[in-house]
Amino acid sequence: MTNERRVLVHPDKDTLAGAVAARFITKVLDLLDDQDVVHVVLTGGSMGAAMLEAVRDSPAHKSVDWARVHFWWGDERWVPTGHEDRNDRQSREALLDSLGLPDGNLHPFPASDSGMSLDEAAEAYAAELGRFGAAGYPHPVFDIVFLGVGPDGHVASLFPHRSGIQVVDRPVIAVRESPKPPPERLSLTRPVINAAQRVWLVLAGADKASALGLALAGASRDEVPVAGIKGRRRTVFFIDQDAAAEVPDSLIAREY
Ligand SMILES: O=C1O[C@H](COP(=O)(O)O)[C@@H](O)[C@H](O)[C@H]1O
Repeated sequence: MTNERRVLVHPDKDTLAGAVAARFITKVLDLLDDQDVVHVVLTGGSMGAAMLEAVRDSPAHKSVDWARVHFWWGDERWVPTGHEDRNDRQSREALLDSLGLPDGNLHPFPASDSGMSLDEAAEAYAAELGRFGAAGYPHPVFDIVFLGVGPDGHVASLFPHRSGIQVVDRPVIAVRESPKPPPERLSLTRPVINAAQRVWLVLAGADKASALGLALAGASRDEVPVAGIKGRRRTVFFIDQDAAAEVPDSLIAREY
């Protein structure tokens, strides 16, 4: 098995969401054959919700024992509980609310109405990650980390030419003056993401083509943060045709 990056191209956003959802359901079923619990990191952004809706709409999802799956988030916007900008709200509406999960299986970042400061919230999430530390890490070794990719190449809330993508001494950072609103956010750091068994990046649209092309051509993680992301076993870019415009043909595996 190689942990080289793979790029799988689908014709459009809907096909992409359906294909990733099917692969996710199959992978979770396989993992649950071999282990008690599966830890998954969800993403915000356009494809994060589309993929989860496709899971919800797939009859195959009923075969999964979701009570053995824990959900975390890669980043969160510092707004109140239930705010429409929160990534966890989007994930709950798209899928999680329909699964009837035990509360303990959901690990949302604290919200701005929690009574904590942004820095305290980062520490609280680090402590929550620590409760599930495994294999000597102060955080779970995630089975699957989903990431969206912004048009500027940001992943989670790790933005170009900001210090966040370089942080390796903490699992969680507080982000201020984010170039994308809202300005205050919380984010997992690169070492937590890259310790995952699998990182699945899901992105669609022509506005993502340039950042993706740069990342795969060897740009620095400072310039294009997604360039610094690599899972331990697998790193797969699930993309649509529009996002593939600047990916070298030699890297592409077409799934249609
Ligand atoms: O703000 C965020 O943006 C990225 C990418 O979002 P997209 O809508 O351009 O796909 C997302 O991955 C991240 O979780 C989110 O907080």
